[in-house]
This record gives sequence, C-alpha cells and structure tokens, in this order.
Amino acid sequence: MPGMIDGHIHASQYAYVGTGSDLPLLDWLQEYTFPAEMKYEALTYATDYYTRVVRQTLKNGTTTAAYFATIHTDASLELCRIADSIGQRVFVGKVNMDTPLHETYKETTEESLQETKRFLKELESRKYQLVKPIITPRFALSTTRDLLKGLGDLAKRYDVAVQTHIQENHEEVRAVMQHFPEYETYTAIYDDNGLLTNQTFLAHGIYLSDDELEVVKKRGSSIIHCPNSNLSIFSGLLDVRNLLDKNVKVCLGTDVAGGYSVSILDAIRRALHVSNTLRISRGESYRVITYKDAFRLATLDGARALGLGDEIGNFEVGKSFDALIVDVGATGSHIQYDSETPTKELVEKFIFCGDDRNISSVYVNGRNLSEETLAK
Ligand SMILES: O=c1[nH]c(=O)c2nc[nH]c2[nH]1
Ligand SMILES: [Zn+2]
Repeated sequence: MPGMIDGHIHASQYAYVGTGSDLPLLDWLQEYTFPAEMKYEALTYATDYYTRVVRQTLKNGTTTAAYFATIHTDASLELCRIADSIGQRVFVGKVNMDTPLHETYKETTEESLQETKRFLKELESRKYQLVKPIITPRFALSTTRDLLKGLGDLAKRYDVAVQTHIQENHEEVRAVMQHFPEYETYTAIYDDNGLLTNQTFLAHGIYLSDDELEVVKKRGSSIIHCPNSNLSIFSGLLDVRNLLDKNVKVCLGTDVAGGYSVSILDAIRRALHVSNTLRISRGESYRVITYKDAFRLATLDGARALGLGDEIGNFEVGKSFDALIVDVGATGSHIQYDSETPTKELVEKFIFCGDDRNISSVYVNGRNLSEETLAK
C-alpha cells in the first residue's frame, strides 16, 4: 500500500507520549508541554528523542511527516539531519513563540525571526533531498502581530510552507480573540499576515465557521484532523464529512503528544469513531466516513493536503515510490484470515486490526528502509 502521511506531529513531544491527558489544552501546555520542549536546548537530548521518533513513525508506516520541533534552532536542524540520514520524507518547523505564555520558554520577536532565517538558510545550504523547512508559528496565542507578519513575509520570500494550530478548543479560541481584539475571526489573524497560503497546514480547525472555511478553501490551505488529540485533551469533534463535502483539503495527524499514538492507523480508527459519534448524536441521516474514506485521508488526501499530490499518495506512474509491504500473516499479529478471504477484506482487517508487526517493509523515495530502521 502507499506509505501513510502524518500531517501534524510534534516530534519534540514524543518523550512524554502516553502521559498527561488529564488536562485541556491551555493547562496541558503549561503543565506538560512547555517543560518537555525546554529540554531540547540540550543537543544530546534532541539527538536521542528525535532519532526515536523518526524510527518509530517509519516503523508504523509513516513515510511522510510534518513535524513541529521546538523554539531551538540547532535542535530543529538536528531533527532535519536525522530524518535525512534515516530517510523519511519530512517537513520540519522551528517553533515560533514571542508572547509571555511561559516565563522562560519564549523568544523575543527579533530572535524568533532571526533564528527562523538562520534555520531556512542553513537547511537550504544542506540540500537534503526529502527534508523541507516549514514556517511554524505555534498558534495565535503564542505570537505577536509583528511576529506573524514577519513570518508571513519569510514564507513568501523563501516560498516555504506554513503550519500552525487553529480553532482547537473553546478556551483557546476565547483567549486568542482577546489577544487579537482587532480581528473578527481566528482565521483572519493568519490571513491578514500572509500565513494562509496554498502551502498552509492548519491543525484541528474544529470550530471553524462556514465563513472561515470558505476563506481556508479560497486560499488553498489544508486542515489536519487529529482525532486522538481532540479526544484525549478534551478539544472536540471535527466534522470531517463537512470538510469533504465542501472540498476543503483535509488529512490526518497524530498530534503526538496531545494524541497518544504515533500510528496513523490509530488516527484512521479514531477518525472513524469520531464520525460514528457524530452520527449517534446527530441522527441517522448523518453520512459517516467509511474505512475507505479514512484510508484515502491517510494516503492520497494526505499527499494533496501537504502539496505533494503530484509526488506521492498512490502508485500512479511517475510518482515516487513511498510504500509499505503489509504482511497480514506476521507472527503474533491480530489479523484472522484464510485462503478464501478476499483481498479487499484483508485491507479492511489491516486497517482495523493491524499494527507495526504487519508492516514488513517501508520504502521512501524508492529506498527500502526496512533493514536499517525496522530492526532497531
Ligand atoms: O495540540 C496542540 N499541541 C500543541 O503543542 C499546541 N500548541 C498550541 N496549540 C497546540 N495544540
Ligand atoms: Zn499540535
């Protein structure tokens, strides 16, 4: 099958994955996230955990990932080096934060812009084939208007993608609108500063109004659906059917560590359950997404959402070979089948019951990473 695509994952939060899901977003950031991200000032720590996250995502079938790193430029460059050396197709963002959201985990506006420029220039000079930089204002609450404007200008000047969070949680949205009283909507904050482009990936987007969705669609930006995170830290239920009906680009993200699983198979299952939950609460006329829809969200829609639709996402002639060899009969695996089981059902069973044991080979850009990556 085509390799899977994780449109939103915090590489720097992998160290505390599986803990800390007792608080909603803003408290969760203060209590767990910022202290965890501060540790990446130490390069040896970054090397250790970034190696782990690149290996584990690949092992679980993620051939392409859009990563948030931290505010630390050198550690972010280390993530780039590791992804290049192991062979994953990635976007890596040095995070930008210049508001006093936290006492010490922050930058000045000037530092944030200078360091982002350094990150872009250094990465450009390294000429990694599969590693792209991405401008990464954490979210509107962590940034001043001057920083957003400066980052919008950099995105344009260097022609690079942008990733951030939007409309994730009620309390967050209230705080953001208080922080930017001059704007009518959350979307307008990014749009007015040149940050909504056809290479912008917006995580969550649960509470976007129809008018905001219209703007997102017009700009060609994408929404990244992160169902595990949305459920784990009490954010809400995204109506993916509505986005698909409106032709807004959408794909899946694990949002580690708001989400506790590094696997896009998990994101597929959570997305299906969120859709089923909406049907339970809204009634039978609600059209749930199917496992086939969710499979496409994890592959071809992922490629399109990240602007890679011409390169990856399926096996069309001319695309790069990003692929997984799935072994439904792997030792110890949960997939039940016999010689009569149709292939279509094997796919369905893999989606619901499969795990990394069933992923026997991982190819990125035609290179078989299995031996060096999966064995470790
Ligand atoms: O899910 C999230 N994870 C984060 O780290 C974050 N920062 C701002 N908003 C966020 N949402
Ligand atoms: Zn996130």
